[in-house]
Amino acid sequence: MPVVNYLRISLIDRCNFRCQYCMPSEAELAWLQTSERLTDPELLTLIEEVFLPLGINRFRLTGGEPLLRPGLEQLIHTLCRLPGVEDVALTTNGFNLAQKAQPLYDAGLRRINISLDSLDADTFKQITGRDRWQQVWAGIQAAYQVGFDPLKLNVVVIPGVNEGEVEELAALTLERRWHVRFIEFMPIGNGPLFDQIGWVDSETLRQRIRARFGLEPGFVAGNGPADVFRIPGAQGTLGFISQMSECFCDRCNRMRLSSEGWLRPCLLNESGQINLRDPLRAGIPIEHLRQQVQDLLAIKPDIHFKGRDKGIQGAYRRTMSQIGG
Ligand SMILES: Nc1nc2c(ncn2[C@@H]2O[C@H](COP(=O)(O)OP(=O)(O)OP(=O)(O)O)[C@@H](O)[C@H]2O)c(=O)[nH]1
Ligand SMILES: C[S@@+](CC[C@H](N)C(=O)[O-])C[C@H]1O[C@@H](n2cnc3c(N)ncnc32)[C@H](O)[C@@H]1O
Ligand code: SF4
Ligand code: SF4
Repeated sequence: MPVVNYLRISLIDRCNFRCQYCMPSEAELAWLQTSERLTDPELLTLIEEVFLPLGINRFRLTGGEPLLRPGLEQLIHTLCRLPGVEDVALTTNGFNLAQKAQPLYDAGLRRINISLDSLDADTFKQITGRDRWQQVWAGIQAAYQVGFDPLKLNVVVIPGVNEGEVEELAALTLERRWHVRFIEFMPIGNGPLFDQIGWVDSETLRQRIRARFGLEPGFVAGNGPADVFRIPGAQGTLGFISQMSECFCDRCNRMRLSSEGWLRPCLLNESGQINLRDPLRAGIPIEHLRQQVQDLLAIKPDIHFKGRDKGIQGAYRRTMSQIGG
């Protein structure tokens, strides 16, 4: 198994979008109180004294919508300068990014992944529950101009909704150094929709793109599970995140920390989660927490998607937005 060196941190469970595959508008969600969230000092203590000493030195800030977290720029500023931190990146829905791109860059952030499921404003609204395509598009342009590199665009491919746009979305990489990634819809966030419409496998998408533009192996910096390709001559790359059709658990290098301090060894299996916030607040020695996390790392290879039936009973207790994707 690969070394686990990547932590995805959900900074906040709330979101200003209601994507149908993640947090559908009809879902009843109980939001965390601010006091339940890890504070910046608590988070930084865990990073400095638990995760970095265990070799986890790559961090992705996500949510919910991380741009909604108060004081985000200051947190990034401090995180980026902690000795031993190798990489800090952010995943966002892009709303407000037009205003926030420069301050985030100035704080030290260099890598950003932005969700963009459609180039059509009506389809975008249908998927996200919000009429905000223009703002997100402006946010992407702002991030590009400010200099984020690599700049990745995440597309969850939804059968019958945006799957027809795959070639058009792929073509964004031709003239711009944007990296478009197609994500197979996963059975978490909106299980009933998943059961109803299913998912489109990455190989089908690759065949379509290959037939239209050609496709060759590509490379872009990242810590995640995407298989990277490139249209010959294109500025950017195409990534395929294929959990459903290919299963990349044997190269899993990551864990997840929720905003209220639950550490989770697998996105799609709820086994083995440990709470770090309560012992931290109770003054339990940090060495004890570090040992707990080390013990969890030792059993993590046995906790994966293929074994998820042992780890969930029916539905997931935490949603994709609470876990951070
Ligand atoms: N099943 C599964 N999905 C993952 C995993 N890591 C990331 N994803 C999914 O991949 C999609 C894109 O994730 P991003 O937040 O953009 O981050 P990433 O691809 O890990 O990041 P980089 O490669 O470092 O740019 C999201 O839908 C995630 O849920 C994983 O370990 N397992
Ligand atoms: C949970 S979101 C959080 C960050 C931010 N709000 C955003 O949308 O980019 C992180 C990633 O998870 C993806 N995601 C959410 N639900 C998903 C699902 N059911 N299947 C596949 N990807 C999903 C989103 O598209 C996004 O790329
Ligand atoms: S995918 Fe991101 S933007 Fe969409 S509802 Fe989930 S957390 Fe919000
Ligand atoms: S499903 Fe779980 S074990 Fe598999 S790659 Fe994702 S987080 Fe890792």
